[in-house]
Amino acid sequence: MKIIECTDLTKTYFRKKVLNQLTFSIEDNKITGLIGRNGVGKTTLLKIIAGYIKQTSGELTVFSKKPFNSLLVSANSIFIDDQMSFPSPMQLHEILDAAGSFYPNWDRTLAKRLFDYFSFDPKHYHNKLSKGKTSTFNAIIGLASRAPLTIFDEPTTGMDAAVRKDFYRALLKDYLAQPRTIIISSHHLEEIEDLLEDVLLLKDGKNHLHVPMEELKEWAVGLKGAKETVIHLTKDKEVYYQNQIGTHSMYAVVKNDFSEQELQQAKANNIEITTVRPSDLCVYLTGETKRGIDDVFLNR
Ligand SMILES: Nc1ncnc2c1ncn2[C@@H]1O[C@H](COP(=O)(O)OP(=O)(O)OP(=O)(O)O)[C@@H](O)[C@H]1O
Repeated sequence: MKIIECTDLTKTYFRKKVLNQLTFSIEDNKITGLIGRNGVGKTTLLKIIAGYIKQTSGELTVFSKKPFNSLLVSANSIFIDDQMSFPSPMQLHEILDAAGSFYPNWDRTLAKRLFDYFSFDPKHYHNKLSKGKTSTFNAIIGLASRAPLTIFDEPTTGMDAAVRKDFYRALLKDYLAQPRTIIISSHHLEEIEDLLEDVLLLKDGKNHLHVPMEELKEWAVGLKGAKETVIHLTKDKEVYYQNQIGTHSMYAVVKNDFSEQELQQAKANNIEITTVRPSDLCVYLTGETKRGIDDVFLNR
């Protein structure tokens, strides 16, 4: 069943088009990673899905309803980011109690266990927490809410590596125990690639790619070897990235639509063929140029 259906969604801030006729749908009980460069519109999209803001044009439904001002959507979804604020007089244990009475699927035991595991003081105040602790506390709310649609916008901001790892492990374990629709936006795809089932990659306000993670892992290959040979082998291919190594060698990342014969020919010509990590591929796919930062230093 489709939980989110989005057709030709456009969001304009003043005269700037951030989302531009974006079309995609998300099925229930999947973990989708929302990936894209800084400022591409991830938070904007997630806020529209959560019903916090309205689109400029286009259609978006969540649980078959328009999310803006929808009680059904707000009761069945949660939006976690580092901007979450709570009334300042409330202590952490009071916030957990309040969340427990708001979210119908709230898992009190999970909330308490995570709270203790991450060594929170029940009498502490939310606005006095450090950056990493704030994200951790908000993530606990997101997990324990067990909302049918759980949205994490950059949930690990400020968390140290160990906490990030623990959080993603907790997320996976709880998702397996209680599958639900989860969307995570993150700049650290390498940390979540084993968690995600689908990846939605935004570029220029559009859906650049929306594929299962397994497909993304096979989407491209890297070719490394003599420059002329690499150029020859990739001349009719979709090239996502190329980088000259020294004077005579080159590394190129291209769409993986080579025939077995072409691959054999490449190997026979001493071309090294490698897999491309999804996190690197996403960087190449969303880059402005095929050489990346090297372009800045070209012909100086
Ligand atoms: N309330 C607003 N008013 C005007 N412009 C805004 C507003 N919110 C966001 N923008 C602009 O919209 C664009 C997209 O912002 P958004 O926060 O959605 O991107 P993002 O992909 O989440 O970025 P990041 O990865 O850096 O968090 C940016 O250029 C931003 O400056």
